[in-house]
Parts: sequence; C-alpha cells; structure tokens
Amino acid sequence: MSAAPAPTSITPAVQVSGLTKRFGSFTAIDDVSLTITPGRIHGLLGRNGAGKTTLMQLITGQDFATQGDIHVFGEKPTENARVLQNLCFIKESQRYPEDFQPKHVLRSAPWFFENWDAEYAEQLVDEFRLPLTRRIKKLSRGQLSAIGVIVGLASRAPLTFFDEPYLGLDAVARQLFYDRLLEDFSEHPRTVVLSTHLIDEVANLLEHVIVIDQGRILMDEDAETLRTSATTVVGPREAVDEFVHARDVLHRDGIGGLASVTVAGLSASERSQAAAAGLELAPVSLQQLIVRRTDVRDTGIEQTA
Ligand SMILES: Nc1ncnc2c1ncn2[C@@H]1O[C@H](COP(=O)(O)OP(=O)(O)OP(=O)(O)O)[C@@H](O)[C@H]1O
Repeated sequence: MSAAPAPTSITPAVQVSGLTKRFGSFTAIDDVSLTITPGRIHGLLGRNGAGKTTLMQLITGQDFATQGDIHVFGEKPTENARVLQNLCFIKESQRYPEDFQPKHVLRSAPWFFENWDAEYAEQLVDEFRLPLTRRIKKLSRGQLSAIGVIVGLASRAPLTFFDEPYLGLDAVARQLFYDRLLEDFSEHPRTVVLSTHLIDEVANLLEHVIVIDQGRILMDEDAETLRTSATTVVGPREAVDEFVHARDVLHRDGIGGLASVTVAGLSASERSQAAAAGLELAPVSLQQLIVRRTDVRDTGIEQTA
C-alpha cells in the first residue's frame, strides 16, 4: 500500500466535483461541486429532503456516488481506512447494538478516533447530565442526541460532520453544545460541517454557509460576506419605494403606509442617502437572508426566537 499524501494546510478538507446520486429514477444529489476549506465551521443548510444527509453520507464514504469525484484530505473516502480514521459523522439516526449503554459507546470511541479525549468526554457527560449506565434504547430523545454531541466533540476528528445533532435537546443543552463547540474548536482547530434547521441559533458559529436545495448547491459563501450582503429598509411606503427603485429587491413587507423592503448590498453612500431620506436600515439575520435569497417562503427552517 502506498503512503498517504501528507495533508497540508492547503489541501481542501473536502473536494467534490460533478457529484450525482440517484436512487432509482430520483436524483438526490445533482451534479454538485464544492470545496470545504480546512479549519472552519461550515453550515450545511437546506429544506427537508434537500440532500444534506445524502451528501454527507457520500463524503464520509457511507454510500457510493452514481457519478462524480470526492476527495477527503486529498483521497477518495470509500473503503479508505486512512481517510475514515480522520472522520467523525454524527447523525440523528445513529443505531447502537441492542444492549449498549452510553458507557459502552464512550469506551469503544478510542478505537475509532485517535484524538479521543476521555477526560473531556467525562466532563461533557456531567454537563449534559447523560446517564452512563442506562440502556440506550431507554434514553430520552435528548439524551440520545447528547451521546452524539459528546462523541462528536470529544473525538476531535480532523473532519467532523454533525447532521441535525440535537433533536430533542433542550435550549440549555443546545447552548452548551454551541459554547463547547466554539471553545474546543478554538483550542483544537479542525473542520466542522454542521447541518441544521436552527439557523439563527448557530449563525454566530458559522464561518461558511452552503445551502442545498433539490440536490443542487444554491449558495456557497463566506458567512460574513453573506451577513453584509443585504439590508432591510424601513419607512414610509413612498420614500422606501423611491429609495429601492432600481435596486435588487429580495423581499417586500409592510402594513398600512409603512414598508419594509430587503435589498441586496448597499454602499456607504447609499446608506447615508437612506438616512438623509429619514429611512431606517436594519440588518438581516442569516436565516432571513437565506430565506430571501433562496426565494422560498416555506423553508422548513424553524424560528427559534
Ligand atoms: N435510500 C434512499 N432511497 C430513495 N430515496 C432516498 C434515499 N435516501 C434519501 N432519499 C431521498 O433523497 C432526498 C434527500 O434526502 P436527504 O435525507 O439527503 O435530505 P435532507 O436534506 O437530509 O433532509 P432533512 O432535512 O429532512 O433531514 C429525499 O427526497 C429523500 O427522500
């Protein structure tokens, strides 16, 4: 067996080109190309059935593509132990052996993850209040999710995928997950891909956003660029209409004589112009932006405020 090419800081964590996955006549992933830069937290977002889980399954070598290429740290992932030992895929539908208890999961984790930090896992078990010696099939939905979250964090895998990792987790536990992810990521930088419908909750964690819909990539952008790419203009309808005239309008709302219109990118001088016209400018949340930019009203994305 030839030696693995040493991953370098410029080797993409993931490189996908022309990727297609069909289930019979249904195309779940449709000619997708994307690059996941190492050392960042990426959001993989999209409506139900958009193709997020399928894409993650292909990248992590758990399923075969119909067409196209996938490279993880420069190598093909399928049946490739060198790649797989650098991966952690936390999914909502994780199955465990019949009689397993959380303590068995934690004991077996070091076999799969060479960076496993048992002490950190213990700390997380306390913080998430996970009962270690109860059969997994008897755990609550949130406790089951806590196992995945703990494994995902304590594995410190160079490439970690969290696919809707927190079904059933209460607000305190979700916040704990975000806090620990951010802290641990700063101390042990790695590549994280987080798939979620709770966009506003994770907005501050994300450095890059990938939006998928009907198997195609709709958006693949730096989160900061995205955050500053639109503004909502609020004020008397006539003044707002005059201001947004000939601009790229993403969304309109309003009541009575008041209008609230979201427009793409405003320059500094346009902002001053709006202020001079007595209009208010409000930032657009990442969630709203994705909803507006994808031009979809029912996104399947939950409001959490
Ligand atoms: N084994 C399969 N056989 C047939 N169709 C499948 C199979 N796996 C997934 N699909 C279909 O592929 C599409 C993408 O599914 P996927 O699970 O990737 O979506 P998702 O974006 O993760 O959705 P959600 O947010 O609801 O979890 C869906 O329409 C799904 O029904």
